[in-house]
Amino acid sequence: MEKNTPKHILITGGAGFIGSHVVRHFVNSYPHYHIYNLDVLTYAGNLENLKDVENAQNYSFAKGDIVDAGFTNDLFSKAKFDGVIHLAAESHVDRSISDPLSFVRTNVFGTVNLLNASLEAVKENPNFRFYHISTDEVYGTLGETGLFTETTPYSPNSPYSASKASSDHFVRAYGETYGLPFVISNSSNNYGPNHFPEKLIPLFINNIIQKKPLPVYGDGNYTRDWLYVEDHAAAIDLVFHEGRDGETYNIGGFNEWKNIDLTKLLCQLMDKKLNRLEGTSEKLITFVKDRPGHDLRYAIDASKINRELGWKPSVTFEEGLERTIDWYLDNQEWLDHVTSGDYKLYYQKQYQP
Ligand SMILES: Cc1cn([C@H]2C[C@H](O)[C@@H](COP(=O)(O)OP(=O)(O)O[C@H]3O[C@H](CO)[C@@H](O)[C@H](O)[C@H]3O)O2)c(=O)[nH]c1=O
Repeated sequence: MEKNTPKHILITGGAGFIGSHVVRHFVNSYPHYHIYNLDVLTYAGNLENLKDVENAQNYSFAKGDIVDAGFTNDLFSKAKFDGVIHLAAESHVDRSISDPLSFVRTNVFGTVNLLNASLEAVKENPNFRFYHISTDEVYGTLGETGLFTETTPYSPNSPYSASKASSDHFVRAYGETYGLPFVISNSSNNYGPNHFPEKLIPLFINNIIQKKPLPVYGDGNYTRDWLYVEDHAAAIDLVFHEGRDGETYNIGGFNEWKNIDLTKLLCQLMDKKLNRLEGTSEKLITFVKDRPGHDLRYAIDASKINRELGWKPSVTFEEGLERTIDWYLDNQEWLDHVTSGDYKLYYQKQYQP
């Protein structure tokens, strides 16, 4: 999709963690585009994430649910979108284990609604493009070695990853059956500012600040590949504009960490930041009951996006963690806000130290 002419772009889930970074990136990089952020503002969506762009001329927010076909069809018929970048999703694996249906509802049903609305958009604009933002979890788990490539067979293990695999399949099926122009990308674990503190990195930063236990699942020997969220936003820009139709691109950080090693690193960095004695935060580590169906290892071969589109991560883990920790220390109000309400109820149920 060429970049020079004005466009109307819909970003779904733009008030969430990755979504808000993508909205900011597009609003700032493309002043001649109009960026519409559609978000239903669940517990994980927060317009405070977008304070710096909320008054931009080329930005609008619409509160609404992608599951509501009447609402999405109406939005599409009014705005005449040139493209959709679809990030709206329930994303937390643990929540999917206790409430799988809400993941089917948003991630599958919601995606299919958007696909239906997009078919109407293509009739008026053959250059329309649907971009589905997905996850490496669709591939299931790796052993100690190997990497996920774009041709790794899907083998999702959690209700969350099953719902994302299903939505990927629907997107591809709409391409095959109805000729919908699409691209998909599957990314590894993101981290950075505005990450809701139910995921490992922000939860543990928050708990260290508050001297609360750090609940490491099982023996902690699970491996994830971490990517700074702004690098992901830059990759999404490239895939949206330059990715080949009907293709999938894997996006990863080439940055594997075992959970226990990452937890210890966070403890050391935070002790320094908070002027605590070395070893203070490590005492908070608590091994707890494992996540059912816990995938051992995710690691991405991101060579296709590098080869075809020239993308590679630019923020080192050291730099990214420093920025992330500083952001949480400077934004206690944000933390207090997002950890009230639903968060408190959820965590009282899950983790009794
Ligand atoms: C929240 C939490 C997590 N963990 C473990 C489970 C995982 O092995 C690892 C990271 O967990 P999470 O932060 O929940 O992320 P994970 O399950 O890997 O999934 C993330 O990364 C995926 C991409 O790989 C995204 O598609 C998901 O939306 C995102 O939530 O840390 C703990 O040991 N203790 C915890 O309290």
